[in-house]
Amino acid sequence: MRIALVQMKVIAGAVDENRRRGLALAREGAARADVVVLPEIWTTGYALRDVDKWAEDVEGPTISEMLNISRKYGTYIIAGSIPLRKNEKVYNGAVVIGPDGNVAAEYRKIHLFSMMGEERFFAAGDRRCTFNLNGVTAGIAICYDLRFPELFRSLTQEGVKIIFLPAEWPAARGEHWHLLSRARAIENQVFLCVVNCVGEHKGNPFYGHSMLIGPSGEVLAEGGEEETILYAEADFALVAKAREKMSVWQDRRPEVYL
Ligand SMILES: NC(=O)CCC(=O)C(=O)O
Repeated sequence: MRIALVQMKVIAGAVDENRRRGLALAREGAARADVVVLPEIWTTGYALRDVDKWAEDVEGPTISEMLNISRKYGTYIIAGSIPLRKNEKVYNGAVVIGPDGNVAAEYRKIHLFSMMGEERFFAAGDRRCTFNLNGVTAGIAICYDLRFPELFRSLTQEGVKIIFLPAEWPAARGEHWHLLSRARAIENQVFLCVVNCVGEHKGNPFYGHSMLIGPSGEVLAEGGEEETILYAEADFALVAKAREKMSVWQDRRPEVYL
C-alpha cells in the first residue's frame, strides 16, 4: 500500500491559503498513492481563538472537496484534522474518506493539549476510531495523543496494523517525536504513519520529519523540515513477521498491571 504523507506548511489564520495549498497537495498525492494523509488542524493552524469561526462540518468546503478528490482518484484520504463542527460543538477532528468518495470514519482528538489551552477552544473526543483500509484494520490518533500509550494499546487490541497520526509538533520537542513514535510502533508491533507540518508559529518552528515506521521500529521514510510529499510503502505482512519473531503480545501479563 503506497502512502502519501503530505508534510505541508501551515500558516496560522491563513485559512484560504492553507486550504488552497492543502487541497492541491492532496490532489498531487492522490494521483500517485493509495492513501493520502494530511497534518493536524492544517486549515487554521494554531489560530485557536478563531477555530469556532472557521469550524466546518463534513459538508463544508474542505471535506466536500476532499470527497471529490478521493472519488476522482479512488484513494483513501485521511484529511488530517480540521476544526470539525458536530452537534453544536467544535472538535479537533480527523475525517477518513474512503476510495468511493464517502466519509468512512471520524476521529475527535481525545487528549487536548493543555499546554496550549486547547481545551478552551475544542471539546474533547471520547471514542477511539478504527476503520477498514482495504481489508486492513487501521486506527487514528492526533498529535498529543502520542504521549498516551494506553490509547495505542487499545487500538492494537482492536486489531489495527497501522495507526495514522496527523500532528502539529514543534521542533523544540523533536527528540520526543522520534522516541515516542518509534516506541508506539515497537511496543505494539504495528506501523505508525506520523504526518507533521512545517513552518512556524510565533517564531517557534514546527518539526516536520513525518515518518512511516515499520512494526519493528524501522524508519521506512522520513521527511526533513521543508514542505514536501513523502511517498512510502507499507507491506502489512511485516506485522505478522515481527510478531512471529518476537511474541510480545502473548507474553504480556495484563492480570498483574491493573
Ligand atoms: N498539537 C499538539 O497536540 C502538540 C503536542 C506537542 O507539542 C507535544 O506533545 O509535545
